[in-house]
Amino acid sequence: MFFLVLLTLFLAYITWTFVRLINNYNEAKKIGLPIIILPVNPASPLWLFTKDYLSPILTQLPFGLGTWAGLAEIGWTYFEKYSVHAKYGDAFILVSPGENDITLADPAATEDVMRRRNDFIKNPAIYGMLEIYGANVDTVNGKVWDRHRKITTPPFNEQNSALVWRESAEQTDQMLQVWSEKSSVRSSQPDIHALALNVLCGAGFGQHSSFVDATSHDPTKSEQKQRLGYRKSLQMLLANILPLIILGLLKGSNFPQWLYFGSMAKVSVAYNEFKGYMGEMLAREKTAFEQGDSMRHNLMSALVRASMSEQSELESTSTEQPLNQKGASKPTLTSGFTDDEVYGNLFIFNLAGQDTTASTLHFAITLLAVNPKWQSWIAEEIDAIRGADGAGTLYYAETFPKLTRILALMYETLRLYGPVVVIPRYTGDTPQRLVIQGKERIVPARTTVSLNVAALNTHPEYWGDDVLVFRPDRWIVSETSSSSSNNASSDSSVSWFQPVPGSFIPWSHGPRVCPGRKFSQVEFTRVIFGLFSHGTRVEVVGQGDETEMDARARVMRVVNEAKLEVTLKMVGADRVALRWVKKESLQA
Ligand code: HEM
Repeated sequence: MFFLVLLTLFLAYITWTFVRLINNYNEAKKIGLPIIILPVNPASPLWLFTKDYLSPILTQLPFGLGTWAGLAEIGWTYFEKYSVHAKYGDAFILVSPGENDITLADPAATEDVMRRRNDFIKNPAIYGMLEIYGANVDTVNGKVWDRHRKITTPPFNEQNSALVWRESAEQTDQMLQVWSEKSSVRSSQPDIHALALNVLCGAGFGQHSSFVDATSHDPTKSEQKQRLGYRKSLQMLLANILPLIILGLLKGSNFPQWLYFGSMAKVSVAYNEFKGYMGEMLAREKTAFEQGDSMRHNLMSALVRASMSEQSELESTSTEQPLNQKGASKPTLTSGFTDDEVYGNLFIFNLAGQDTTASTLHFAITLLAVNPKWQSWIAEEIDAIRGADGAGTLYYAETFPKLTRILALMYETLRLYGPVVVIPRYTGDTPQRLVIQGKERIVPARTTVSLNVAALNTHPEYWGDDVLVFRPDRWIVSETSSSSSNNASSDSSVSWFQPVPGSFIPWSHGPRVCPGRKFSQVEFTRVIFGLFSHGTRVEVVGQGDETEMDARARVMRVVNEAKLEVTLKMVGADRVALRWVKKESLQA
């Protein structure tokens, strides 16, 4: 009997899947783009749980019958890069029993989708999962997004960039000190992530931590305990994003807390603890605002100020605001943030800002170790800038704009190994017109439009024949120098390579462009600047009797095997050992 019920359920599921596939196929045909059929829904839990076993078998099937499996893999766009588009064109439709997905590597159409934020929205079913502490600028659409964006933009200002610069400088010096004392460093990945977390704690929340010991600056014991808990709880949350998302869903469905066990229980403790810290900080910031203190420039202070200013502004122009018991105006859809929205946004800054910047730095450092010639190239710039700064102050405002080669290094790392390999948009309930490859198409309702970042970044038409070659100098068309014979003078002016609009979108583009772009650029450039100063260089440590070339080729295999774990990351990164050395002859 049980077996019969099971068989009936299975047959019903297969029939339903098949009917969905046929319907989606018929819908897709009307759009008039090439179609690739995936017989499974890549987002279905059944596929997600079985794919690691099934995919290797499917890809071995004769006549290419299972080649679709590669496109049902999470992060497939990174592995395939432009290759699938080379076969099917700059736009094709992935038809599955889930929802149809138009995959774009057409820069003009990409640009248009990014510009039309109300026509091509963020799918609430997907982005809603990121509302871990509350709605935030990353997850909402329409008028609610207008309000979130208006309040979350002011904190990313020049004073905050200066803070990022100082925090990054200090963290880098400490990290390099630790690395230089070792004959071989296998912990680059966790170390760089720790550095990025500390920068976010400092420039994001005004919570300063030392690279070596997060408690070393705490003056009192009670504060010490709180700070350690603060950083560690945040670290635990960021290292467990998937359990955290599940936790968020369980909390939303009022699942009893005492039923959590294992890692879920630990994440739940960190979740509650971190919320407590944010609550305390929020209360302090509100008091500071009321006392007219506007001297702190970390993201939290600035966000609370922006939110409360919005509320005050609204209160002074409206007499019809509802009042809570204390007589203060409750935020409405058109005014500042609720406390949960403050928490939601602060947490998303951490979530969106840590992994992305840290992974980019990690890839860049590893690529530099494999390519010493690019180390010399950036060091030329670093030495010139240090040489010209007699006082050694190296202030953000004067130094950052001169670090053009390091910025070019960042762009090139993002082009080939950027943390975001696809940006999904969704038509929601309304069909949309969209010009794709010069022809207007109707994109039906409930269709995903995937902006294939990895394919756009490796499109041969826009990047040339050496599209897969890591070449940071492709970004600088010419350098002119006013005070030095070498091209990396501290006073050089640079003419940048201008990518075709829509072909290079590592931080997205248009109204929903990443607000943390400058934050990440300042952090990246200051870390690289600090690491490669005074003749310091990094090399790959070989294994056994491996030659230098073999060791580099091995490291490149690890780099290229990177996987999407929320963002793109090197897997088994401790297989790569690096050595930091000071070349006496190069010390400046
Ligand atoms: C190399 C580093 C970074 C990269 C490559 C990057 C990339 C991106 C991309 C591609 C998006 C658009 C996502 C989408 O539309 O689905 C985005 C959005 C966002 N990023 Fe970043 N990001 C970086 C660093 C940061 C930092 C440091 C922060 C904050 C401290 C941050 C905060 C955000 C936020 C809040 C959004 C949502 C914006 C909105 O939807 O209006 N990011 N980022």
